[in-house]
Amino acid sequence: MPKILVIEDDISFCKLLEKFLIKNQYEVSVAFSASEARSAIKNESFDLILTDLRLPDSDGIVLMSEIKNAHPEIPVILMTGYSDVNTAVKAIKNGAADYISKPFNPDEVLLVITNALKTSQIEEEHEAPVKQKKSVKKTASTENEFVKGISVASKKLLDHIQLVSPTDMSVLIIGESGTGKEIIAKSIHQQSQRKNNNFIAVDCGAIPKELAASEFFGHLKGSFTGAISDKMGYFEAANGGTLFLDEIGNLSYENQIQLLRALQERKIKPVGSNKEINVDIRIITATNEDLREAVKNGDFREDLYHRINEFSILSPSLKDRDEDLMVFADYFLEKANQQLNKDVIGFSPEVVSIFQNYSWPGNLRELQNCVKRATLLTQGDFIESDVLPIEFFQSQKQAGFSGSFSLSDNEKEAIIQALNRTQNNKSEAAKLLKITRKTLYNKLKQYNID
Ligand SMILES: Nc1ncnc2c1ncn2[C@@H]1O[C@H](COP(=O)(O)OP(=O)(O)OP(=O)(O)O)[C@@H](O)[C@H]1O
Repeated sequence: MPKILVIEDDISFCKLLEKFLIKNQYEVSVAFSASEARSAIKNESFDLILTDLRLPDSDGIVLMSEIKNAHPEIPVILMTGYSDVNTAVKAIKNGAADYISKPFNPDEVLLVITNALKTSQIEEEHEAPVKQKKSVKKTASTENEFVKGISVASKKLLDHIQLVSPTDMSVLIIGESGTGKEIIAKSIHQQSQRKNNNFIAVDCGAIPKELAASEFFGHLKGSFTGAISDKMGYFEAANGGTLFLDEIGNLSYENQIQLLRALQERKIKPVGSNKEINVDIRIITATNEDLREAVKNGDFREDLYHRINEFSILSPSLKDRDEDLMVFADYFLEKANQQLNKDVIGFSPEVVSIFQNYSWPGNLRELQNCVKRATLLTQGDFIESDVLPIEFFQSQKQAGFSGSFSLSDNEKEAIIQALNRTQNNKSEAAKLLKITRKTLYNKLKQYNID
């Protein structure tokens, strides 16, 4: 019977989850804080850990990094609130097996757990003959693989990554959301001399201004209300390795000053402590806004800008790397097949052409999500157009903007497409359009559609 550790400070929710998992044939231990979890992990062995993202005495991501360093073989699943999803996505890149956002339904929990256990079992089987090499990164899955691409923009990107990786220069990665800035940062880390130490990714946009100092530099127990035990900050967690600060432009002015000081002095002082700690980290930052403009407007400190921008790398938008589109689509299909246990072979010519004519405002992230969803829905060997979301069938002018259903020109066309794709099944068409059946009937009347 697989054994699960549930780390969750909401006691009643924790108990409910415990009961549910036991009923579904799992052995369960619970911990209400990070310190309880640490001692449980020391004393017992677990097949899987399910942890809340926000714990009273630690951040779930820092705790997860600790667990992954000591026990890389145990899959860790993060439980997040809806608004934490961005952070959770980042956590996956730091080694979490998966995340699940609350409130979740029971089937979803079971599915995520079964998948994570299955993946770790497959990895173990692959690694079995070379057990002594356990700390070596897994190669059996496509997880975290950096796909190189074949376009001119990709070649330039690769050249820059290769040039800057072995140095200790601070790198600023600039590009639209979803273009792969984080994976570029990770690739730089993996090709650097720091690769055997931690890569810690932090979403600066997700940290409240008042908590930033404690998140970055840690705190001592009792240093402020709510600091119920000592906490290690991101700088210390990344010591010897790389600290990746995403959405750096979102830091408040005060936090920018604190960050600048730490970067200049390479020393940090946890909140409430008098002792300085030396830190040896490489800084990589990312932004999807024009920081030079922010400097001009007085929103971003010029001295900090120069410090983080010893070298800048442009992460190209998907629309500027046409030749890469299907390279990535194939890679995401392979990844989706692995994650979903499917065996879809490829894309129909119609889908390839639809993909090539779409503007991909959400870049590689949107492509990945679209392929994963389509893979799940596909029953045959190839992904066909009927499993693509409605955005792809709206006029190109609309597609890539909001995909807004409320624009009436677009609306009529979208309804007709939806009806065609569902062989006139009104319930299915309404589902596809994400409106109620009643609204659909009203709209059919409004546009005189039979
Ligand atoms: N070169 C690549 N190889 C493989 N996967 C990639 C590559 N580039 C991007 N991806 C995938 O695309 C998705 C988006 O990438 P990522 O999160 O790095 O983008 P981002 O620019 O950091 O986004 P944001 O600005 O919103 O944080 C991720 O799932 C990532 O794994």
